[in-house]
Amino acid sequence: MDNSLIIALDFANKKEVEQFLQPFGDRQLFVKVGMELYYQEGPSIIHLLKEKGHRIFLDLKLHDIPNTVKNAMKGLARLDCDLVNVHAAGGKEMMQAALEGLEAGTSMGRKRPYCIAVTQLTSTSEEQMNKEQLIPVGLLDSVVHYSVLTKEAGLDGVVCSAWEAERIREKVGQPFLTVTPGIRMKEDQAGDQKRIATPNFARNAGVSAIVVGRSITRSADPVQTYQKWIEIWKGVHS
Ligand SMILES: O=c1ccn([C@@H]2O[C@H](COP(=O)(O)O)[C@@H](O)[C@H]2O)c(=O)[nH]1
Repeated sequence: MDNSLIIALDFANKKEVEQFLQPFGDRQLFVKVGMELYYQEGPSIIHLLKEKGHRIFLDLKLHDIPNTVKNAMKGLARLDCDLVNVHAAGGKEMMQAALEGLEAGTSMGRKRPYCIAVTQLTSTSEEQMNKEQLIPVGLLDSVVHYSVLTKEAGLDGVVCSAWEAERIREKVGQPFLTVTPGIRMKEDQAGDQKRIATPNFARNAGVSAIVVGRSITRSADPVQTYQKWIEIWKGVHS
């Protein structure tokens, strides 16, 4: 898991995914399947990506009552992804139920997928959080609070922005994954992301993995762009 660059496959369907992956040939990647793709294609997209040897983060951000999340996770465990997630806002009991479901659905002799919790979406600003969610603390405090709750529930880590990773490590300790979307090169558009950081910043902050979507998937030459990102992320060019 550590030091991975996860490509967000935010595509409308399997055909678009195949078109995107085709130029990568046999290269095995770490990819993320989110709501857009999974709600269209269902489990078959996971089977297809696994057949090609890709590692998979199934980013469905479960958030419901504990019993529902437990049973949903039991089913998702059978897909044998590497990483799944929930929203920490669902609470400790819900997160514990997610783990129970995952363990129940994981075949004998296999390792259950890592399970992490979204703290505050990287598209959320402090102002939005204060005014819309009525959470009257600083954004960093909220993210750290959710991280502690996630650790107490027994999960493996969190989704956060690179800006919060160091503070989370200080507070929660290790091992604890920090998976960070909202990663952009200086010249990239932020789009809907509010808490963005460069891959250099993320590496220096010691995050476990970065998630990169549009900067790679919408570039003119995704393979070349991916290669450039990998080199920067791994510190070949700082
Ligand atoms: O807080 C979060 C949680 C998940 N995401 C997901 O990551 C990618 C980011 O894509 P970009 O195109 O690089 O912005 C996307 O799939 C989100 O659903 C996130 O951005 N923030």
